[in-house]
Amino acid sequence: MTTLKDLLKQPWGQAHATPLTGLDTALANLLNSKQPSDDPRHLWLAALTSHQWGRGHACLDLATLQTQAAALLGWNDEQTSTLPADLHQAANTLPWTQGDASPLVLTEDTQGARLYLRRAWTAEQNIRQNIAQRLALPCDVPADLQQRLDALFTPTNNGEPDMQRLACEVAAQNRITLITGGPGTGKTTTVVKLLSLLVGTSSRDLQIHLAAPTGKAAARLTESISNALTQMPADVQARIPTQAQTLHRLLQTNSKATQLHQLATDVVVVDEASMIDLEMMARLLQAVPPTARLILLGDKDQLASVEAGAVMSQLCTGSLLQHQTVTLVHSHRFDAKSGIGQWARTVNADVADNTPALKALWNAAPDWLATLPLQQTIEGDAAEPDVTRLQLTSASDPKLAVGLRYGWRNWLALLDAHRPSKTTQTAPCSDAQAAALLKAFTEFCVLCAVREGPLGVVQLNAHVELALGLGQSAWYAGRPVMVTRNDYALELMNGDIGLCLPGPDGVLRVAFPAVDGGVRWVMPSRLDSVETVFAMTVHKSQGSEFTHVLLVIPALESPVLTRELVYTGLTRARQRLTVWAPQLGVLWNGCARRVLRSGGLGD
Ligand SMILES: Nc1ncnc2c1ncn2[C@@H]1O[C@H](COP(=O)(O)OP(=O)(O)OP(=O)(O)O)[C@@H](O)[C@H]1O
Repeated sequence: MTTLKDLLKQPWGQAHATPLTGLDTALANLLNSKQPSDDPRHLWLAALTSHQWGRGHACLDLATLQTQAAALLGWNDEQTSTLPADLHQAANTLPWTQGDASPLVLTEDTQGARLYLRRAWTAEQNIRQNIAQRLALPCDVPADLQQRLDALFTPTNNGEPDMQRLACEVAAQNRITLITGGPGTGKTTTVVKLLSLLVGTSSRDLQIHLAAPTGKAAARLTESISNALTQMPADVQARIPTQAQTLHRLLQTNSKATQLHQLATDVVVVDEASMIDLEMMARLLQAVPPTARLILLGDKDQLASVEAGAVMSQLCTGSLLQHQTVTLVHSHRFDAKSGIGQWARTVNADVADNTPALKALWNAAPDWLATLPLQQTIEGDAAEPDVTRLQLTSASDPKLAVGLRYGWRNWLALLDAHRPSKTTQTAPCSDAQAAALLKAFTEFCVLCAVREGPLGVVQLNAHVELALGLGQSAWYAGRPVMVTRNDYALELMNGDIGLCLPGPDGVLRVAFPAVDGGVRWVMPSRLDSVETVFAMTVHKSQGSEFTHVLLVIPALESPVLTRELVYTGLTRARQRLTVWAPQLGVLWNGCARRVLRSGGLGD
């Protein structure tokens, strides 16, 4: 058996000079201790498969490992140089992929070879089989489908096909449908029309479930379904629920039962499907009976789940659901001339180099896009951008209308009454006042690409507290907090945002938006995993929208800064976008970098 001493003599001994975690190397060593190998490349392959799983990949893509190892692993050249030569070839002799219960699974098809942890491979297989089973089952399609669609959709007068109508038609004809589109392309509007069509053709009341991966996204789905339903006749409204729940709750992933229960349902609609990871998707498909309709709504161009598997984008581009995927492209929120829409399109454009077009947009810097270019922000070292620029209070020059006090002006005005001062008593906050404060808080948000560093979330949060004169104690009136871990007892989900305020009894509590539009008060002492959230990462902002977004791009290159991240960040803005990029080159390089996610669902 290869001992640690032997290993250190071999290339495997260099693993410590790479970003491999202790878990990755421990897994490789464990496999080796159970079934020894005398080829150190086997240890590397096992550790790299674990490493990729931890980075959100379903598997280790061996073809890409051979041609683009650095990009695939997210390593620099020095780290990549520690990898032994011909690593991919050693996969064929791996001792840990043999048999039905092997810890690793090796697959090979026209796209090349892939190495999986068994749990990832099982989830992917379950997804494939479940989808195939759904597609094989006939679906009840109303005989008068076209007439019903005619009644719901007015013909377009530009001669172009109505993709919303097509999405509705496809979803009416299939047991699983993917509807993808950017912000405001009418995904919710389309799904409400579909639900009205389905309830209109059913002789009995349909069981309809609405869900989203996070509490925030579920609350937004509830709101947008309620709004879209107001356009429908009263009898249809009465038969369609508006209350969405989190996927965890729908699937009861927190329950102690080991056997996954199947839902009693006819139609399940899941929004923000790009945030669903591989194992959650497998569970969802298992829980929705094959006889029910499953409709997944999302934006395939957004960042994928931080957990493994870019499931939505792979399913949208692969052949598995090719005929069940409809892409909505026309935004009804941003017209063709809208700056945010133009930026979103240009960032996503399928061209070899989108930099010239982005630079042209940046230089034109219309009103909607306030830019803070290098010469205006930096005094001295570019790695230490001057964050005090953000304290600007007024909008005399629209290009500089990014001050924190300006962005949060309505929220600060409302908050004033509830903050203690030398002359006034702190006024307690009613539920309605707390709800208004929570709403006003989302008029502005600082989104960062990274957590650490001079322009990361941690430093910007500290800076904002200082700039707004808040934060003298751990808990203060006005402290916005984000939940960082699901808390099933309190029914708070990772990503939920609350505000610390004097509650109706005057005692400091945290108000969270309740699903019925009101608020829920929670004692600060009961909140274990929360962090201040004036600034948040783009990853955490998924499923939220803000009137005005300040998107902060770091001054130094970072592999996490990708096209998907910039797209997700800028499309969180409803009306106004400010991009602060002290080094424009870092922004252009980020927009050129694609997230590489390996997996077998995109074939
Ligand atoms: N075909 C249409 N014609 C005119 N307006 C539309 C059309 N479809 C949607 N809208 C309007 O555009 C806005 C956005 O629609 P909707 O909320 O359905 O989009 P979405 O894709 O679900 O957006 P989100 O990004 O919030 O998920 C709504 O105000 C809606 O009424």
